[in-house]
Amino acid sequence: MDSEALKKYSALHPKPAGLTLQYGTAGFRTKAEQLDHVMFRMGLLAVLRSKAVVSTIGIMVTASHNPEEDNGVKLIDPLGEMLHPSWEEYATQLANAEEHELQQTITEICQKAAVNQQKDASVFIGRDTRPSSEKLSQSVIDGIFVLGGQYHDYGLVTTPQLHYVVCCQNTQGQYGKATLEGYYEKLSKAFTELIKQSSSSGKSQKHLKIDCANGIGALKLSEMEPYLPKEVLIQLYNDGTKEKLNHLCGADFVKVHQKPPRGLDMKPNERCCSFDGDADRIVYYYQDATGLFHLIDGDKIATLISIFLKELLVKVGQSLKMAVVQTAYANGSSTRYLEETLKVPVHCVKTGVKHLHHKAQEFDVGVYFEANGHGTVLFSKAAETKIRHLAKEEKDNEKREAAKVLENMIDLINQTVGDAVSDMLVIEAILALKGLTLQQWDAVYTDLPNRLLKIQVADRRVIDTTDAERRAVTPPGLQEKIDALVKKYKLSRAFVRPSGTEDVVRIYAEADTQVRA
Ligand SMILES: CC(=O)N[C@H]1[C@@H](OP(=O)(O)O)O[C@H](CO)[C@@H](O)[C@@H]1O
Ligand SMILES: [Mg+2]
Repeated sequence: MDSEALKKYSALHPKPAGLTLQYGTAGFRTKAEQLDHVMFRMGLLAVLRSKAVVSTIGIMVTASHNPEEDNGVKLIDPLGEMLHPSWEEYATQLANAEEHELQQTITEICQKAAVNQQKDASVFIGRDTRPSSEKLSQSVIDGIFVLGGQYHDYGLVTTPQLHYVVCCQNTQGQYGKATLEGYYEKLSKAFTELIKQSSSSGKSQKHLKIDCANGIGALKLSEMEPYLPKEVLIQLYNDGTKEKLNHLCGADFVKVHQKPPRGLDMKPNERCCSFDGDADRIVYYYQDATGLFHLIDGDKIATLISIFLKELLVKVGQSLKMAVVQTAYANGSSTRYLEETLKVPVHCVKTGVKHLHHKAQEFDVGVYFEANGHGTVLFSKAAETKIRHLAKEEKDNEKREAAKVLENMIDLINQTVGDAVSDMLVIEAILALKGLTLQQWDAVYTDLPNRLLKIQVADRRVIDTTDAERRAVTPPGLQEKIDALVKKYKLSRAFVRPSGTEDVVRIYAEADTQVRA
């Protein structure tokens, strides 16, 4: 480590006095103007992480669905997963070290994490369309450069695209080519193969209106369009040319407010969906003939995918273990439908994609979604090998065809992380193959009326939870009071937990009617 260079460069990215930040559920996230030093230091950390695991590490500059003035950064581990929890603490230490402590902090991290500083380092960088992102990603590059790391700047990409290329790079191309072209080719090939088998339904069924949240999704979908079959008729709205990122639009806005985004003119029964600002979340929706808005959220997406995969797994006749992973925010009706009607085991884990991803890895086929629309499907290596073998060798026609569909699903789904583009193509393929309308999909079960609110308190950490955040253990007496209220209503459920991304406490309740919720 060249201490003079480190001093010189870190002085170019000074830490504002008194500012402490934490690597939270989704990395660092705050006002963009407070993040320059964090970016530089995450460049440093990415180099250390790369040396520690002797692989390429990803670093994404984005604040997802948060306001345009915000920004953030998260690190991506070798197989495209979120940064390992044991390193979140190092990230926090490095971000908060005073300038004169920086070198010492690096040395300490290297000792604690057994980083061999002689190893080479390689980092892939990506960023979203925020006005602040380009300059901030330059600060990341300064950090990488100072510690002698190699880097490749992918520039403007969706978060899931960066996860994808990192995984491709570290699997020597087994997961695909580590380029955007490779991503477009892999997904569109699988999608084209899938919809070949669908009987052509009416033209109106093919139209899909997409609210791109004025973010990166618009750019990348336009880039992808030439790769997609002609039958796909997508219309992009909120493409970022006129309005502000995430302002009154995008997946988070639609989910939280349960209403259509601004800037998308919706006719009765038209199929519409919204991405979030970095295109890792998606929700669908429509307006019925009476003008009523219907949201089809992550729970319904998980259900549709589970119905489809379960049918195929039954057809191929292999004993592959499938499960769905949800959080406490999953609508009770979805859990009941999955367990009682579809007979698929459901597991509830703590909020945050890393928890869902981790749990889903335990199964041959692990479907996970947060209610807000972030999710994907993981296939175990063994399941994938079996399916690919059957797709090639199986003599029984029906079994072989089912295996082929599964094989294409494996290729279409971005298994590294939830991906709005990939999820959208998965959903469009399933609707086409099953000949389902959005309304039929919506009718699979009826959501229990619910309410999700947030409230600011003096110190949200006084609330501690257990049972996948569904029960409060502190402060004393709180849970008993919730229980007493919940007992009064039918099909009711309620919980409180401190947010991991905002200084608020979230309150969720559902019951048989909206008023009771
Ligand atoms: C209720 C809710 O939507 N919570 C979100 C939110 O987490 P909180 O810990 O609730 O602030 O942000 C996370 C990161 O984007 C996301 O994974 C999660 O689903
Ligand atoms: Mg996002």
